[in-house]
Amino acid sequence: MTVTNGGTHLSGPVLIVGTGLLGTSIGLGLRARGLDVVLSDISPSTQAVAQDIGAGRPLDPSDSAFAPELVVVAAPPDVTGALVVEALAAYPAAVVVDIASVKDSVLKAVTEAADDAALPRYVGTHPMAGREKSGPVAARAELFTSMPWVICASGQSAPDAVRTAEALAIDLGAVVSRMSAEEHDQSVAVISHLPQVLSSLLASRLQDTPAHALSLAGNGLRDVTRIAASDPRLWVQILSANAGRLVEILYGVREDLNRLIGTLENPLGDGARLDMAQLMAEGNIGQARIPGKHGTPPETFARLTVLVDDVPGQIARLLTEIGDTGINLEDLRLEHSPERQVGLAEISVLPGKRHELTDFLTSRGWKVVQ
Ligand SMILES: NC(=O)C1=CN([C@@H]2O[C@H](COP(=O)(O)OP(=O)(O)OC[C@H]3O[C@@H](n4cnc5c(N)ncnc54)[C@H](O)[C@@H]3O)[C@@H](O)[C@H]2O)C=CC1
Ligand SMILES: O=C(O)C(=O)Cc1ccc(O)cc1
Repeated sequence: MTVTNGGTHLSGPVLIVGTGLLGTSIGLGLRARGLDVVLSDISPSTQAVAQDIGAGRPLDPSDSAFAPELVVVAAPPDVTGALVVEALAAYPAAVVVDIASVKDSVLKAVTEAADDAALPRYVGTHPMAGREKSGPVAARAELFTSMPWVICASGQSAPDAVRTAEALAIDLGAVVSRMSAEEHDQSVAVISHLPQVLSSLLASRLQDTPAHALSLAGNGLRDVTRIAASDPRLWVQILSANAGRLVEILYGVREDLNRLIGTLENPLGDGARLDMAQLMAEGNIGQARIPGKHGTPPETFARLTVLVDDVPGQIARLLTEIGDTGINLEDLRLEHSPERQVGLAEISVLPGKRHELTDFLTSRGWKVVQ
């Protein structure tokens, strides 16, 4: 490990065990920083794809001198504890981290099965970045840029090991957040596991929806169902590992749902409209508390939506013209309807720049719709 510009950085080699979406994304990000990355996956073809994508070189099991600085276990949660224990024993000089979505169950599995003397070298972590897709083909080197990365040092983790775990997050452009495994699992129950369950419940209602109704779907439905496309194998493991914490939250949701059903059964009754207004207002308050991507307060940026003809080169032209104004593009989101010959580019800029950019784009012939 080296120290540069006051920050701690990895020097490698880094061994990644599990080369799916997350493992390959980590490999790509570290390779882009010039680190020596070594890959291992139980599935030889998955490992080969990760290598071909450029995430690292294969582990050579016959190389007994191989001594990684860091081992990153990026396998499914239910095998993570055992793989951490294996890595602590196989690489006695290495720091071993895992990135599983649940932390308490993994910490317990490691603490029970690992040699006590090895525990200072283990640090549980969780990058709060991912996708609704699995496997190395969906991997992105930039997945972690500006996203939170939770470091759950246990009472036994050595300070040097914690610094190495944080260096991994920092080298990949993430923002380090420190908390206990218990506090992490409580937090993700509401900010990650509840949204997944509600998104899946909602999307499951669409199974029998007629195609003509679905063809009317707008951004609202897409926003709340994107993660319903997530991998069931992964989520069975996450939900079962954090069931106790999640179910406490779901009891509250059930109460709210029962109240709403009662209100809607008699929508013109006394107090019914106040109940509906309260539901919406409480949602407004919760939504406004979600921070921006860089940890900035919400509502920092103003948005405008531009209609873009669905032909090659239009987005590139739009971005070049925005660049010409010198106005910084804070965020960009593209919506595309296969049935309409037009796309929507949702652009975020500093609020003070919104009118200037709208006027400029309109003068260049773009249709700004919001
Ligand atoms: N999918 C996501 O968005 C996020 C996932 N995570 C965590 O990252 C970890 C990996 O998830 P993904 O990359 O999404 O899954 P994935 O399914 O894309 O990749 C998992 C890989 O682990 C390999 N694997 C399974 N058992 C193994 C073993 N015994 N030894 C070596 N390799 C083994 C599989 O062959 C597969 O290639 C999970 O623990 C998950 O909770 C964390 C943040 C986000
Ligand atoms: O796709 C998304 O937006 C996600 O939030 C994915 C995700 C899945 C599992 C995690 O532990 C963390 C993030």
